[in-house]
Amino acid sequence: MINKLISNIKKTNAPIVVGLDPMLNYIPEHIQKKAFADLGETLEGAAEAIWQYNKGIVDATYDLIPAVKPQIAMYEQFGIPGLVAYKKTVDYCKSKGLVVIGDIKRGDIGSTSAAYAVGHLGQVQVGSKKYAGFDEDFATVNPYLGSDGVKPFMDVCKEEKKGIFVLVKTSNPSSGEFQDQEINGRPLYELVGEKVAQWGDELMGDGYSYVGAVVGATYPEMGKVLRKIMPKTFILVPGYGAQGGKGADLVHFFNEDGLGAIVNSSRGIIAAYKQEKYKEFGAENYADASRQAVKDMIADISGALESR
Ligand SMILES: O=c1ccn([C@@H]2O[C@H](COP(=O)(O)O)[C@@H](O)[C@H]2O)c(=O)[nH]1
Repeated sequence: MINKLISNIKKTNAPIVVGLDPMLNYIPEHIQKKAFADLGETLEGAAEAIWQYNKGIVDATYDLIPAVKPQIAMYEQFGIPGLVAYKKTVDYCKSKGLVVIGDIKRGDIGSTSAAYAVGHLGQVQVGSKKYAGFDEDFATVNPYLGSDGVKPFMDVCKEEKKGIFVLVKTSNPSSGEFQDQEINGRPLYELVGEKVAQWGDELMGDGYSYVGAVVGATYPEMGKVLRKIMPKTFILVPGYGAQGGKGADLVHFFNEDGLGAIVNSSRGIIAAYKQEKYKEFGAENYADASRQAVKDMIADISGALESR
């Protein structure tokens, strides 16, 4: 799947991911009204609104982008109907040729991680049959429980040719509370980065590993160091746009081949029509505003990479 991600990035010339993180208050009134008229002000109604909203954004942007990253929390808040909308979104994006990164941030003791890995990336055995669960292409993994929490994901990735992005240095303001703590003079995120590079050696695609890393756009200096520690690791970079990251901050997350990183923006794209800059599109044309925001993001990142 890392090879498909790279091939999609080359095809679109766009090292970006659209984060599908729908919140009800981003969803234009006309979509909510229709969904509630059909299904009531229920969890099912909310899930239908989310699904229609996502579909509009995907239809308007899929030809420009290599990948999407649905954030499962945004769907889980609506219970089972929300998870149905998550699955519909995953399947629809795949049918459009997009790589789907499930932002699920799982990781547990080995046996539980194995179940998460099967549920999201693998196939579950039921009697003599096997069934795929959510069936994303990549999943995000929390490494805090150590190797036995990550290895089950790697085993499934090996079997299914899928991939993971392991949290190394997260974009949030308090990520340093634990991640920057020094052990023998080295910050924890560097030690995790080294481990990710080692894990990645076991699961190589053509040039890059199936084991990727998450490093926040909001910490560009740390990104530069981690790029060197993990030369063959693809880095998923959240924190662009709504969290303050800009193209100019991101050049060191990429390798000299122009690859090695993929930058996520969620609110900055899916709720673009709410920004002053894209206000002229209006709520009815929210998806066109998202398309323009995608073009602007690509230009910002490509411009920064070209002038480095
Ligand atoms: O370090 C991390 C890891 C994951 N995220 C996720 O990315 C998106 C960011 O959303 P924006 O609206 O573009 O800020 C969201 O799903 C986070 O859970 C992250 O931000 N930082």
